[in-house]
Amino acid sequence: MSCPWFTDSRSRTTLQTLPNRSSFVPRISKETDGLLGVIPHGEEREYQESHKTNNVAAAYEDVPVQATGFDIPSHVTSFEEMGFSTNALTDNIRRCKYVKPTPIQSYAIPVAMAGRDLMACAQTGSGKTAAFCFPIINGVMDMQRRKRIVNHSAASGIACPVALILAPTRELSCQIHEVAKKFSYQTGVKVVVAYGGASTVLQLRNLEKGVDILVATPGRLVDFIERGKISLRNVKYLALDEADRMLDMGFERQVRKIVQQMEMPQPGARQTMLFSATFPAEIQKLASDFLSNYIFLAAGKVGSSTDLIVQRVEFVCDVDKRYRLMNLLRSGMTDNSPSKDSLTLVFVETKRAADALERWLSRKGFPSTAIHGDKIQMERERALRLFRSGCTPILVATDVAARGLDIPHVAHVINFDLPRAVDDYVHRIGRTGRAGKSGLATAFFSEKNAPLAKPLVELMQETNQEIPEWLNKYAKAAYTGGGSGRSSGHGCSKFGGYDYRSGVDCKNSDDYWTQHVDKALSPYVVTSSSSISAYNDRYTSTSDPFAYSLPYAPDISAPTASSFDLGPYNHVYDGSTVATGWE
Ligand SMILES: Nc1ncnc2c1ncn2[C@@H]1O[C@H](COP(=O)(O)OP(=O)(O)OP(=O)(O)O)[C@@H](O)[C@H]1O
Repeated sequence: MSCPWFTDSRSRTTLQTLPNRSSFVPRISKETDGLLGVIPHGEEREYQESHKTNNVAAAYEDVPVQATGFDIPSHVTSFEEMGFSTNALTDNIRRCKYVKPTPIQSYAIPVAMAGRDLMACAQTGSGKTAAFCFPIINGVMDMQRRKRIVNHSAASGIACPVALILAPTRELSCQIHEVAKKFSYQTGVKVVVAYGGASTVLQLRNLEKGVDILVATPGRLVDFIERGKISLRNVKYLALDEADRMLDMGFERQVRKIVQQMEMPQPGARQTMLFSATFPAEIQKLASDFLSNYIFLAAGKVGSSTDLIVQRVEFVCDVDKRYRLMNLLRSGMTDNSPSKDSLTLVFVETKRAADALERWLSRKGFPSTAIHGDKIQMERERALRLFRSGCTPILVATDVAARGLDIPHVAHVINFDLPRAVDDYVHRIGRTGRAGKSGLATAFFSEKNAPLAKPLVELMQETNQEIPEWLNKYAKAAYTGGGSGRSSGHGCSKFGGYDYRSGVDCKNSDDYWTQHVDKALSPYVVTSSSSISAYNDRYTSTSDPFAYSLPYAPDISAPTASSFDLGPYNHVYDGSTVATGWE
């Protein structure tokens, strides 16, 4: 068996300092080992690499994490503490050069290893894939050791995976499949992928050889189940990547069918993990149907972009966009030609616009390719391959490339056309600024984007971006017609980075306790669900009947208010940890 670790001659490195935001253009170091860099305009100063080795976790060190739910397992700060049951997985983590877990991995993996259901939000590029893959692979290995796995029925020829990972796009499924295969190297765990647009014969042949972990897009999976090729009756682990997308209007029916009507064990009999960078409250409500006594995790300002990405918004009329784009691309070039190590992703609204812009750019001498839903799968894969390798360093894309794709060296994301929902903007710009690297995102804003101004300004404020005065004016005019909002088709839900159960409509209010940070209430406030009366004798109430100020809460294990403000915290109620995190 050949080793699946690819060797990338271009080292992955992290920049330590983000230069002044106002003067960014993406540039590439001329060093041959090609560091992806963002260098101040007009100042050809090289930025020092923070480490030659992987330093991803350090980039997220000050990211606050909140955990809510009942009896939350403690987080850990190293992979060694995660309690994986064999060395094979730990060896693979080392081979990947993952030195330290990122915040979402520190919190989510112990929760999943404890067998708990999980809804997890963390910023784009912060390592969510590993956060669900590691516990699943470990669990499958455990089952194999205890000979509890029958992943394939020889008699019926039906593949029966024990883990199912669902993703919204074909390319993302393929990427998760590749990553999961690397993590499973020499573990005996078989990972298979099933997605639309590619040969069913080949995919079925792979399934026949046996499958423990199936990565799939919903459409192809339903097809295989209905043809009697796959059964979900043995599924013990279910993970939805980009879970909010999987449960929005485009996919919800299909996903419900898979999870609730196709033999899959019920919540509680299986373990369910939902991950995304954005999680609007209304989608959380839908998702809770799939979960049992789950823990909600929020790493960073969820629903927000990461502050590794510098965001710029320019007012550009539709007729001027092409020429403005050309200037931007030129300014990012080295020696008048685009760099292979500094890729640019350009988002447009429609498939036709993607083709037209690609042709125009190519005619103007910019090596480009395009990806969208009307291309056949082979063309889509080819476009991604050419882009990834730097052969065509410009990719024009529709939203099909907005979520999940992890392409090293994407230095610049340009929203040639802005999306209608700010959540989609968050995912699009998240194709840069990944794994601790810095990145740049430029958006062309025109009159028709007025409905997006307010959520866009709020988002930019969250990460201290420079906001042009004209954009503030649009935001203040608070034009809300035309359906802007956080996520497609779901209106303007605020933030999505808190556990929706903390609201008064909490489903399990009788047995639920949660907390959230409210910086406006000094110094720190623990808020309960509607079952607050149960706790009245334990905490001193402030003027708000549902708010309890920390220094007066004697059995919360924060030593003092001031150290609590800055350090890790752990709330215990009646011997159980009810909330834990880092603030
Ligand atoms: N602990 C770690 N140490 C070093 N690199 C890591 C670590 N965890 C993940 N990475 C790398 O970070 C990159 C981003 O990870 P991943 O694709 O899982 O992000 P994500 O949170 O799923 O992003 P998105 O929201 O866009 O889907 C990948 O290249 C991955 O290999």
